[in-house]
Amino acid sequence: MRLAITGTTGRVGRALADRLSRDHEVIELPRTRLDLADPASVEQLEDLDFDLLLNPGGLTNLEQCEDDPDLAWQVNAEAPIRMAEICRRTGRKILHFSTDYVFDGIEPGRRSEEDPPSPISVYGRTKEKGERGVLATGGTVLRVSWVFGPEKAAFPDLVLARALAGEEVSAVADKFSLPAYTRDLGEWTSALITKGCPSGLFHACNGGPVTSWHGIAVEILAYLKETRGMNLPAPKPLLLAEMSAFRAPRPRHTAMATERLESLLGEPLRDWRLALREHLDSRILSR
Ligand SMILES: NC(=O)C1=CN([C@@H]2O[C@H](COP(=O)(O)OP(=O)(O)OC[C@H]3O[C@@H](n4cnc5c(N)ncnc54)[C@H](OP(=O)(O)O)[C@@H]3O)[C@@H](O)[C@H]2O)C=CC1
Ligand SMILES: Cc1cn([C@H]2C[C@H](O)[C@@H](COP(=O)(O)OP(=O)(O)O[C@H]3O[C@@H](C)C(=O)[C@@H](O)[C@H]3O)O2)c(=O)[nH]c1=O
Repeated sequence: MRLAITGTTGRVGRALADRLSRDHEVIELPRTRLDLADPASVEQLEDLDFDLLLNPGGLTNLEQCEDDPDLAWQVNAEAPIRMAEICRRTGRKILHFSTDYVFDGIEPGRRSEEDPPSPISVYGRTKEKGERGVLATGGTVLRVSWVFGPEKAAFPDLVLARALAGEEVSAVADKFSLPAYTRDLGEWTSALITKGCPSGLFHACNGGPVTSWHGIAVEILAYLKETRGMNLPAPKPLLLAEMSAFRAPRPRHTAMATERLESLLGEPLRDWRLALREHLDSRILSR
């Protein structure tokens, strides 16, 4: 199959291009080849030869989205809608990536694909608009959350670096979700494509217990104790309200239920703690 992938300089796009190029022909579409903020650039897709377009590209910095809502709207909402319409018109498929931040996060527990989105930030609202447009054309949407992997540093890498440098580790303890490991996401996406990339919405994050950023930090320190004998002080719990750098509102409870994807793939999505340990092993070995 010929796959076109946006956002290949990003965490998810890079992971998808690396994994999917093992079985498919991949056309990488970084910003320099396709500018999601420019409708004319997006229209060029009409003449590109591909079977399936994957769109992990997006404006992912929540504060930047609040500061420049027009840009966020263009990149996260208008561009995917335009791409989905091009795909429908020309008989190609689209697989778009969205977020757990489409939920308001008020109720504890896991959100299913049937739960209505109710975003509380510019980022969430623009992503929600984009996914709705893609779904309306018969496209596929994968909602992911708290993504980490070797392609680009994320929150777990920040914790690891601080711990190894002997610095105090602190993390938000009153905000809950489930992480998604890019290597697993690559496998799930590959399997989804093999199954014909069925239309509709799928939640895609690792399994295991719902956690907080603090819970992830605790797991990383436990790993360092077990594997390296490091006895570090317990991470300091923070409140979301204390994060002065977080100017955009962030939803508190957005863990996603993944039964729909699991039943399509025919297997459970592995526990995030196993995925995190695999990631930490590879980070430590590469230091
Ligand atoms: N990271 C996470 O924890 C989560 C991510 N998601 C969603 O998953 C998707 C992938 O996220 P992730 O890979 O982590 O994000 P990154 O921020 O790592 O990557 C975003 C990608 O989008 C590209 N991009 C941004 N603006 C434009 C533009 N105007 N034109 C073309 N390309 C552009 C970036 O290019 P450049 O390098 O040039 O800026 C980059 O390649 C996103 O849609 C995001 O909403 C959902 C939940 C959690
Ligand atoms: C959690 C946390 C983050 N940070 C820093 C790390 C990082 O530079 C910045 C923002 O953190 P995060 O990116 O992890 O948090 P956030 O911007 O909320 O991440 C989100 O990204 C978007 C794309 C999504 O869709 C969400 O699912 C989520 O993964 O804050 C801390 O300093 N301490 C902390 O306890």
